[in-house]
Amino acid sequence: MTSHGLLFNHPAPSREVLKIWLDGQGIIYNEDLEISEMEDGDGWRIIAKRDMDLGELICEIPKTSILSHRTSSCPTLPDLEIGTLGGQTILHLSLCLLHEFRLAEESPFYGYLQSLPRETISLPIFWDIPEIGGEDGKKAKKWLNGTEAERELTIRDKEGLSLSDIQNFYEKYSTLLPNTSNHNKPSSILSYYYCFSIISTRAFMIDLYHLIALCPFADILNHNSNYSNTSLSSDDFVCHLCGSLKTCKHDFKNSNGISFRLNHLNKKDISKIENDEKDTIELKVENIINIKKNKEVWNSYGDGINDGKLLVEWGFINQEFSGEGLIWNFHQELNFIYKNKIENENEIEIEEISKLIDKVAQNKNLSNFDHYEDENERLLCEQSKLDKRLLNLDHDGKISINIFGWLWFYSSSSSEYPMSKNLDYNEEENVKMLIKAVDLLERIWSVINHDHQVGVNINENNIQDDSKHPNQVNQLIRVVKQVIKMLRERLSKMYQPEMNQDDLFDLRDSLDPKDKNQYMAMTLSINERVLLRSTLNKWEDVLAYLE
Ligand SMILES: C[S@@+](CC[C@H](N)C(=O)[O-])C[C@H]1O[C@@H](n2cnc3c(N)ncnc32)[C@H](O)[C@@H]1O
Repeated sequence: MTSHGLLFNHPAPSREVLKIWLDGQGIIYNEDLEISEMEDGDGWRIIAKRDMDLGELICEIPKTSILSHRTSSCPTLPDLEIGTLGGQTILHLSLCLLHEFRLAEESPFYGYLQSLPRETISLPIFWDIPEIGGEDGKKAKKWLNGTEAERELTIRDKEGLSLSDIQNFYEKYSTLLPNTSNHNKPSSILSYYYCFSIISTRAFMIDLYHLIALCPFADILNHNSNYSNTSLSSDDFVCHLCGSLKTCKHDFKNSNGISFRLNHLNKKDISKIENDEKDTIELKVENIINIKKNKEVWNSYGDGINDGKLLVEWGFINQEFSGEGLIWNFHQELNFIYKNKIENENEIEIEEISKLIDKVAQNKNLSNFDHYEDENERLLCEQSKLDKRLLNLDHDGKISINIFGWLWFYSSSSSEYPMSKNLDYNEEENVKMLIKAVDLLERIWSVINHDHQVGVNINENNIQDDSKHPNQVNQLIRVVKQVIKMLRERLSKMYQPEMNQDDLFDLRDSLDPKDKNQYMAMTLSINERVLLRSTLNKWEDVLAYLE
């Protein structure tokens, strides 16, 4: 029996019951797609029964059959600001889902609800709850220390999704859920945790009216970072008061009587919307790589999701090494540089230094990889395409130009703060010096990497100390030392940082197969250590060369 007590004594999830419900709701899905067991037997997936073509429909779901706070019969909650995205939206929909589960067969969503996983998905936030995480969860939690998953958990805390946020929300609103024929008193917090885990792992962002929602059938698709075949598309420019996509009574209209919401569309699309009977969510084949007979059809839960985020939000890792690698919190690092004094004036300075770094990052010579034998053998990577300001170490062991740039300007400032006005030279000169430093660094690494007999002549690379630019080489040494310190600090925050790689792998591989949380947490931690240590080795080699 599950610890949450929902759908207690109900038959196991049935694909047949689900299909009858989907048909009854007018949900269309491609008949050549099959719902099948996952390879490890832990859940479902979608398999193609034949090769598929670009643009083919996977499924089409009327918005009336998605489960959102608008379509659920959960009573309106006082003091809840509907319309704000973020933590509250997830907590609210989790409560709506609980209400539907408490209704069981009396819920219009029953045919769908019965198909959902019956156990709470073991998300790290619940690993300390004995009924969910058990001994395994308790031990696994420690392995998240210093990892990307720990950073993601902090982000969720800031979004209002900490364990105490979840508990406080439930304490405040649980008594407002009406009794049902199956549940004549409020359900335990464990039932709310269960619903939260379903929403975290399955809800999609829909539009300004529904916000997030469960989308039956679409939510059976598993995630693949590198070979996703589809993604959800929903017209989100609906009326936020009634959800209408076509022009409605709440709208301001143009001279043709069409809502300004539709202004960005061409005539053909507007006419289609205005004449269409139903508003739907669609998933189509967008990428045919690997979408062949008997192969799984993959969704993408988002761009650049790394294992830390997958674990925290979806409860699994896939070791595809996508995303931006290891990330350092921008403001936390700047707090360190600015000695916990980020004030308005410093914010302006931060912007100025960021712009200097942008100029260096955009320099054509530096992004001309012909210079440095092989792109993958560089020490620095370009700015992230998803977030230009990101401080990260990519999966190939390259540190972002932003980190190097910040440390360079930090070490060049002779005064207390590394503010741009305190830098020794004018803007153009500062940019030039950083470009030269980056160039020298990459050349030195290229020499070390290829074990070239001929060394790099520091003077030939125009970074020699001269009367105009004293101490440039020393400055480079200081930056390299800072990078080493930063990598060592990150390693030292991990659980049992002194353990060597082989022992860690042995320990992980000797785990009992049921200790799935420890397995995932250790794998994440080991992968991050391997990356940090190999990067550290490279920078230590550079330091040895320079000294
Ligand atoms: C939207 S559901 C997908 C359907 C799910 N497999 C099921 O049985 O209902 C998301 C959940 O599926 C699982 N999942 C998704 N992609 C996965 C993958 N690449 N590897 C392992 N599990 C995955 C995770 O448990 C995740 O929380």
